[in-house]
Amino acid sequence: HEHIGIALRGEKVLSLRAEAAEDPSGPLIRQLAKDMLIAMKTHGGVGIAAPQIRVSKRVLIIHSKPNERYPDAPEMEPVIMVNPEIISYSECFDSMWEGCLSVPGLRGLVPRQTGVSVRYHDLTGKEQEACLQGFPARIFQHEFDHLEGILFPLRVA
Ligand SMILES: O=C(CSC(=O)[C@H](Cc1ccccc1)CC(F)(F)F)c1ccccc1
Ligand SMILES: [Zn+2]
Repeated sequence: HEHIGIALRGEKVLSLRAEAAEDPSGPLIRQLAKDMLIAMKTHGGVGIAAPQIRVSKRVLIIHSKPNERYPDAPEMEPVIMVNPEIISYSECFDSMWEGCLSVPGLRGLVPRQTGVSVRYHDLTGKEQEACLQGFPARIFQHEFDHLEGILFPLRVA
């Protein structure tokens, strides 16, 4: 499979507010999700957002799995979210080390809410809601920032 490249900090696509997907269950979004999954797996990420493969659309994937930095991270199937919205945040914050495929070689301690309640469309076009805590909530907030043109160094305390 051709190598799907990751956009790097400084590229305009990463600073834009991504556009809503008109048809969450259409062929374009399904192909985009496939490409994002390949790129995420190829580069060993635990999440990815469409702007990172240079598509300015509001699609993100979270795929928490144990890794060397967070060996007790929950193992989950990849969750593909189209047009995600944040319904509410928890009150508590914590700081965790983050990395980003678009900012290679940099790690930063980022304060974020520990929990988040989200609404999104899945690839069948069905509206879903999810309450995320811990590492999945962390990844979601990091990926949602990508849809707003925000990279994690901007949030480093
Ligand atoms: O696998 C990575 C590489 S960075 C990564 O997977 C980003 C997701 C992420 C990792 C760690 C904290 C928050 C988000 C995905 C990106 F780059 F596409 F946004 C990793 C980095 C730090 C801690 C645990 C895992
Ligand atoms: Zn990132």
